[in-house]
Amino acid sequence: MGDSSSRDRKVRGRKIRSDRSKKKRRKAKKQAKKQRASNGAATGGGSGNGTDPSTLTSPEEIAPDPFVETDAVTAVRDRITGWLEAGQPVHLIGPTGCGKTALALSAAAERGRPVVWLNGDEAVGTAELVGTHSGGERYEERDQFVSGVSKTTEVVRERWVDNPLSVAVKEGATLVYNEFSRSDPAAHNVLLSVLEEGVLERPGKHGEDRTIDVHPEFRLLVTSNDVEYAGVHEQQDALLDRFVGVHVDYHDAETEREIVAAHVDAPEETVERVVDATRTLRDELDVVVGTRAAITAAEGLTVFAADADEVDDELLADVFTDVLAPKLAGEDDEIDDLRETITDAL
Ligand SMILES: Nc1ncnc2c1ncn2[C@@H]1O[C@H](COP(=O)(O)OP(=O)(O)OP(=O)(O)O)[C@@H](O)[C@H]1O
Repeated sequence: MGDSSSRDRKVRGRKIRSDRSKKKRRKAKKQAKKQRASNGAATGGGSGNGTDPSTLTSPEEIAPDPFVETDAVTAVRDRITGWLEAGQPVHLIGPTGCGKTALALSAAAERGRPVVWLNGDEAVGTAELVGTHSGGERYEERDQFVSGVSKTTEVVRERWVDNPLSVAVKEGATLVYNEFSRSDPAAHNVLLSVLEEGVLERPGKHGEDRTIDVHPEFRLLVTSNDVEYAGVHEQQDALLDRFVGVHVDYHDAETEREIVAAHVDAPEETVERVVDATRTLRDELDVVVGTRAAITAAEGLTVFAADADEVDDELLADVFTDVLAPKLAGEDDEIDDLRETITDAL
């Protein structure tokens, strides 16, 4: 393939069709919904000892849209909902971009219970899971014992904020804990008593407030990238022993084609070419080539190619090099090597 940087890449896109802008509006709406749900979870919402509605999301709101349900997808999703129904916490494990989050959100929505979302990372400790005191409310109490003598007492009332795990345990929600293996395992000690004794300990709370009985409808669904899961943090055996594991891989070609077509308004032949190229590169390259890469590549081709017969190997190589380049450190020869490998593979 020639050096495409010298090749002036004409933007040969078709007229932007109105339904694409409809898709874009829907996607923006969905992103905003998801952001609201995860913002609520991240801040732990909670006003006083109550439950901040922004932490809890309705099943309708959390359901992924679009969500393609081929037999293969429905079979995995029903395995997840089945284990949740049986009262078992589920650990969904699979490679980056294979569809874990979409499956987890679909299973959580299917349950019909409120949903709480939490993203795992290094910063997630016990407090981020359970809750914290967030500042105090100061007010003055004034007593007038005798005329002319008054006593003022300043009272500070600690304000407790319930975080995602407390909210989900209290409300009987489905807690979807995404990339949970990125969090420090010590943060997960509180999960042991939740799963075993049905009691949540809230360090920092005192007296009878210290523990909450777990609502019978509470369920826990966690996801991990299989590679990261092995590498980032070793989760305690005692915890993993309480989960059932559902291992997923990339969907079959027909499902991936339907998924790309559900996200991108592109000709059928273009979707086919993109998914075939994605699956070839997935086997050939060291970097991860997930379903998201196929969606992004298809979106690019709706701009760079007027129609399917303009999608040649050179353009495919250009597009996939751009889509996959962010996964490389970025030294020049790395990108050239990537482009060459892609060209040879296609
Ligand atoms: N069944 C499906 N229907 C529609 N879109 C899907 C489906 N499964 C996956 N997708 C889409 O494919 C892309 C990757 O899916 P998802 O984000 O769920 O993967 P993931 O395994 O959670 O990725 P990561 O490991 O990066 O978190 C997303 O754009 C998602 O919307």
